Amino acid sequence: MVSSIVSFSGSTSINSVRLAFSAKTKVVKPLLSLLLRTSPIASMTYEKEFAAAKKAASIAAKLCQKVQTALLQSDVQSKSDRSPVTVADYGSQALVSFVLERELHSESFSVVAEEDSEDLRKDSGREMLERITKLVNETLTCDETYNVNPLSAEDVLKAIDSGKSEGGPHGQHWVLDPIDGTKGFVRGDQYAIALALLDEGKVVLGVLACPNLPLAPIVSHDQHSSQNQVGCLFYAKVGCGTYMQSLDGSSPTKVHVSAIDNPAEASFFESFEAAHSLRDLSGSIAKKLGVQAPPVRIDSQAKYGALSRGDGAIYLRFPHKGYREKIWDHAAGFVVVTEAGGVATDAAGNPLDFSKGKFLDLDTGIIVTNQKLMPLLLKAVRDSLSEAQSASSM
Ligand SMILES: Nc1ncnc2c1ncn2[C@@H]1O[C@H](COP(=O)(O)O)[C@@H](O)[C@H]1OP(=O)(O)O
Ligand SMILES: [Mg+2]
Ligand SMILES: [Mg+2]
Ligand SMILES: [Mg+2]
Repeated sequence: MVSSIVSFSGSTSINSVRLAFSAKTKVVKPLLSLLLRTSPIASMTYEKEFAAAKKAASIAAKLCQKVQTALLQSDVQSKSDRSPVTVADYGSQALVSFVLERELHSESFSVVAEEDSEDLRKDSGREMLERITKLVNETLTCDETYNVNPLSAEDVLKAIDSGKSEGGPHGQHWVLDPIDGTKGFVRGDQYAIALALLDEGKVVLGVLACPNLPLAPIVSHDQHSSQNQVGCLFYAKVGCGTYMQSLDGSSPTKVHVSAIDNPAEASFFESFEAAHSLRDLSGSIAKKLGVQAPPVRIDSQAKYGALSRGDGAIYLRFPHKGYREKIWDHAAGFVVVTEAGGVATDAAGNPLDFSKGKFLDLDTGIIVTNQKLMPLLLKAVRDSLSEAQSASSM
């Protein structure tokens, strides 16, 4: 009995399991509550969802690569035009939703995503919508996976708006950042397509497509290394570890975070953009830990990917006061790094909670490292924060 429940639940949500049982007798109810209490998520396989997520992120990455290549080849004047990145953001979101819907044969599924179609529905958005629709159709045609009639502008708007969900603690929700690190995208640097699945408030799988990340480890601040092949796909599912493969489809390698336990040998990642993180604070934490190497500054959740394969040992993220972190900026990276043996918490050491809707409620910032370094890191963070607080109150 129990095993048939478990296998049935493999591709469905806990809510569906609850529903399936709601009409059953009193004898079944205690069994159901026992089943739900004993780690329901552990019994899920999410195979279809995992395959769909990898496919969706890989196809969206093709669209983004195409736009970025054209952007970098364009003249100086058109480089100051923000519209290419906007086109790629919307196009990537539309493609991910389209692929998930096709692969999961689901008319209605919940996506919490960064973009929405409001501006595109205005008269002023018409030209951009045409560009996006063309780009989405070209990408689908080149990919040859789907033999479909070209999508209309209305289909594209509908696909973008699949991402209007608010998330929360119940049921399944996809979490999508169609281009994470737009500043890096525009500069020709790092960015990621980040897709994760929440089930009952927990991140159960995540995929990070990082089209510009070298397959070989990033050393120090060399995020380009021209000899290296670039384009990584990281993916992780709860209880199954983290894998990386080339976006071109090489065979996957299981990855692990760095095993370093001496902080003096560690290097740390932070945002490339100074406006995204308090560098003085990270500098003070690194100093307390005795970290010798300079920070490795790269954009986007590519930092989580790089950390998951041991390129560096610590990621520090302390946004400026008032900035609220969104779940799509961390959900995929979180599962990629934790399944690779890492730990990600807020600055007080609390686990990240993805069940509160589209924002992450945090104490101050996000810190990520391996299990051995975390206690030392937490102490350095605590000390640096209280020093910063007393300095500001003087
Ligand atoms: N003022 C800000 N502070 C921190 N993060 C920001 C800020 N503005 C945008 N972001 C988001 O932070 C992430 C980039 O972080 P990083 O600094 O690690 O590259 C992106 O998700 C970016 O959004 P977007 O997805 O629109 O690029
Ligand atoms: Mg983002
Ligand atoms: Mg984004
Ligand atoms: Mg944005």
